[in-house]
Amino acid sequence: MSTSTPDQFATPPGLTPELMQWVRTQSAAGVPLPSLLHSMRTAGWAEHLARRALALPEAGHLPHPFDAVKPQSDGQQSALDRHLPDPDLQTDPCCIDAGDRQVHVLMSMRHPRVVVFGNLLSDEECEAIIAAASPRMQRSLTVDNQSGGEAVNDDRTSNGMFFQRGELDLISRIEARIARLLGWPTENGEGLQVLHYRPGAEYKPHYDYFAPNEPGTPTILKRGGQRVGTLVMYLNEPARGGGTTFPDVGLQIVPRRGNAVFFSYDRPDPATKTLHGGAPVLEGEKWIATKWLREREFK
Ligand SMILES: O=C(O)CCC(=O)C(=O)O
Ligand SMILES: [Fe+2]
Repeated sequence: MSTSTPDQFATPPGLTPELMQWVRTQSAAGVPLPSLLHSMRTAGWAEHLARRALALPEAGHLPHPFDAVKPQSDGQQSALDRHLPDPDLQTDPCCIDAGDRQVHVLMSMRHPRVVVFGNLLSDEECEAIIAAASPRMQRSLTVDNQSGGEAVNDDRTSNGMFFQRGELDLISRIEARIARLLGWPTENGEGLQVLHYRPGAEYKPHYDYFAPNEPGTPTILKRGGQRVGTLVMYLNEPARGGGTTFPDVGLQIVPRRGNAVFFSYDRPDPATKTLHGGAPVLEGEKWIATKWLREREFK
């Protein structure tokens, strides 16, 4: 906490010093306000008290760097949930109705925001995505911060391709499922990317958001604003290696066919702790499909 605002988290009426200490610690660790509010609500604090603890207005939207988000069509979600893609773990923490499929929640973490899903894709869907992508695979490019274009990157030794959004019925079906699962409009998603790693291939730790101060970033942001979330879906199982790692928190997700890892970042900043990578595949191959979510419609 900055020492220039010593009273920001002083103990207001109705709150305990222990709670305020917790708020101070979390805040100093960079936990975003929406996450703190959510945690307090989940722990049973009334909305107005939780907001008071966080020095937020008693009602209305949270201040947030990503204001330009469309309201959800079902009108069900709270203002809090609308700021970032996120699964609804309130209704049922174990299973989410994603429209045409019941998706399992295997693990969730607040900071960084990470949720691991099971049963997101069927075996047949995984096979069909690989089959449709295979003839179009090329050495992976990454968005080049300098130019705003794309470039080969030594940190990323996989092969890949992009589907257009809605390019095949299969892709549309999966995109609709993801939109429902994460409460985020399909139009805000980039086209699905398929990656193939052979033994030795990896994707070194990186952030998926676009670095704010790079010269090419303004060009990139014209197409739908910042990335705010990533869903990595596992299409097969490498025999050894190839986990998705989050080095800041020592977390590794083991690829299992049909499962997926989701993470979100409320600002383009390492404080989100969303540094992550694809560890080298040691034996066998790894196929994934990645969906990146933007603040606004991606055109
Ligand atoms: O290969 C993985 O597990 C991670 C992929 C990834 O970071 C990405 O596609 O942005
Ligand atoms: Fe990534």
